[in-house]
Amino acid sequence: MDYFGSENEIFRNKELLQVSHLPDGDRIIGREDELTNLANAIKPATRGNTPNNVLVYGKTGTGKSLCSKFITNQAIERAEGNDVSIGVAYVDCLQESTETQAVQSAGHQLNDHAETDVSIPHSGLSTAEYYRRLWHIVDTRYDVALIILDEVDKIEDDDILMQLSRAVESGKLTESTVGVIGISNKVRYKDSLDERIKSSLCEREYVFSPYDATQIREILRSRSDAFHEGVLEDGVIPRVAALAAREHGDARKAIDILRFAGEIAEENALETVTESCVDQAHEREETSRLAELISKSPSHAKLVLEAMALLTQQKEGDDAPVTTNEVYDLYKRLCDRDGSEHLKLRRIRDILSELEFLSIIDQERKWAGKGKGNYMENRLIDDPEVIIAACNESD
Ligand SMILES: Nc1ncnc2c1ncn2[C@@H]1O[C@H](COP(=O)(O)OP(=O)(O)OP(=O)(O)O)[C@@H](O)[C@H]1O
Repeated sequence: MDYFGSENEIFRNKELLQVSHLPDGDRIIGREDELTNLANAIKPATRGNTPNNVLVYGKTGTGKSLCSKFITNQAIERAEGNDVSIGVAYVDCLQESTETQAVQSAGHQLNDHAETDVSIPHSGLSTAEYYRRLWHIVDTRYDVALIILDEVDKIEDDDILMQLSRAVESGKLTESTVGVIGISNKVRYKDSLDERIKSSLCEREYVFSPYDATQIREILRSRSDAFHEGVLEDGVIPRVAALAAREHGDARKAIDILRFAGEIAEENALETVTESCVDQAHEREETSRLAELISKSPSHAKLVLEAMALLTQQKEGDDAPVTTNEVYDLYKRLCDRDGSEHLKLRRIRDILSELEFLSIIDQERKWAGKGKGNYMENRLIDDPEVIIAACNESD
């Protein structure tokens, strides 16, 4: 028995379908204007001058991270021709959400590329010391540092934005300069910022609009060499594009569905990827996306969701509404089942509105009639089975 199975008949280069894969410039579809704008904003850096700080907005999967990484890489190359050295650090603020973690990460990356004898340990230094080392590395090794702060709204302390955007002004950097590219999914993010940070961070702002189905199809086609020739059936790419364009044009979702469809064909030892693989892949993508969201939720939020899914299943139709009181009663029984203390009704209301914010449920306030006041109807957006599977997967 050969436990490795037969050679891969479906994928030729699956790497092309990983979200982390950075495609070449000619494989970036429909973002010429956005790339030109970003290039203009950071162009001064290629001559060793201070670039404009930029804030990039747009829904998930609209190419914000991709374009920011691509254009900063291109800036490095262009600067080399001018004998200017640019260092780029990419900080994912969802992972590095404290000021110290973010500064540590930026310092570590810039240090790595420059091979200095400064050490940037993962932990153990004060925030001020991490800053000191970061400024030292930038000042001694680079002409310009470009720092990309992805999901910048997740950063817990705005102070880093102030420090980075005013490093030259405040005299922290004397030889070199720095530019920041902040990326956010939240269009209202800027409103939450302190006025001083706003004026220095948001020198240029760009909004990335969602892709339409044609652009998603093109993005997928440009990666179809991830598969062996003739393996993708004709209807597969249009079907994936239609599914991804249905909510909003999310390229990440489209690429994930295409990868899952290939995996499903592989698992079933099929010779081709079919439209039915795509439908199964769509479900798998929803489960994995929800599982990721749910896994980041506290355990009581999971029980509330499980209660909602079970109640929805008991009612007719997959999108039947359930009242908050119904959810609360079943939630308490699930707590008893798990031997945990239940939270008060008020907290459950808060959890339900958080779930609405995350687009896992919809809520609608209803009028119960004179003397009875209002009540809330809650509806799952996804299939209850998918929710239950996601709750189990995230345990
Ligand atoms: N125009 C494009 N051409 C080719 N591939 C693209 C394009 N836009 C996005 N992609 C691919 O889609 C995936 C998601 O893109 P990206 O991470 O840049 O989106 P994002 O807007 O930063 O989303 P998020 O806010 O969720 O981080 C990546 O794999 C990326 O390579």
